[in-house]
Amino acid sequence: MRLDVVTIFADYLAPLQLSLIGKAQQQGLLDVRVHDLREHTHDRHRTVDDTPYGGGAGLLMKPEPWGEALDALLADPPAGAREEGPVLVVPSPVGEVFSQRAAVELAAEPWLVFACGRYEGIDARVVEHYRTRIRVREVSLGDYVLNGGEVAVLAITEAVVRLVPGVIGNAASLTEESHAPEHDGLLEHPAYTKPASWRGLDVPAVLAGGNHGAVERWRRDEALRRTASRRPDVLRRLDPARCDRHDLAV
Ligand SMILES: N#Cc1c(-c2ccc3ccn(Cc4ccc(CN5CCOCC5)cc4)c3c2)n[nH]c1N
Repeated sequence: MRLDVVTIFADYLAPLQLSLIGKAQQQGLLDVRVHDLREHTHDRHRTVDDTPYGGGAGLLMKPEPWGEALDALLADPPAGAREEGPVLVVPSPVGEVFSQRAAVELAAEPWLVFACGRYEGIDARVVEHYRTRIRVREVSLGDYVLNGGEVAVLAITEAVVRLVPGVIGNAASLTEESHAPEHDGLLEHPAYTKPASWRGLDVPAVLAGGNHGAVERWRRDEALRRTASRRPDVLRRLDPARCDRHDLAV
């Protein structure tokens, strides 16, 4: 998988060289390239922003540097890129709320391009223009306001890359975690490790009893209970036939 990130704050993306994602690059599973938007300005001050038409607070990012930066990437597609080009992922407060389903969809792509906005966002014509050429997804991390797209790119990249085959050693764990489609999107059950008793708190006996069927039932019940309590919206999406605990159905 190739990831291109365009930003004015390249240092924000340094964590992509660490840990899981850094290792995936060393293994050749991932090729991450960070590009400075200011390389696509031509004035003395390397200007990327300007005041909004119609007035309003703050500054917007000018379309020209974005057009030059994104055109340069599209002109040099990586080996294995799809005919239809990359998915352009644009973090934005007004985007679709990012989800595990979106992570699974993006993990199936050979090439992602991330546009990290700053200030009050990017001139709307950039997304409008590129929607006519490639697939564009405006994505939000959630209902709170950040100062730019870089933090979102770090989160989205981690959620996507961990799903790429070979990146996570134990692929089985991917199907048992919260929000996994194989897990009906439920929240994960509580998990415990040794010691069996800690500060007067004991691990549920069923988990040490050796009865795998009982363990699986307990884990499913706890996942349903936790989801009903903390994320009733997720439970509502669950097919009633798969909601084994009708006392929890919402
Ligand atoms: N992903 C994600 C995000 C972001 C995010 C993502 C990308 C950028 C690029 C710039 N910013 C700052 C910014 C702040 C406020 C606003 C809204 N104002 C615009 C002018 O009119 C008033 C309203 C826009 C832009 C960004 C924020 N925030 N929250 C998420 N979950």
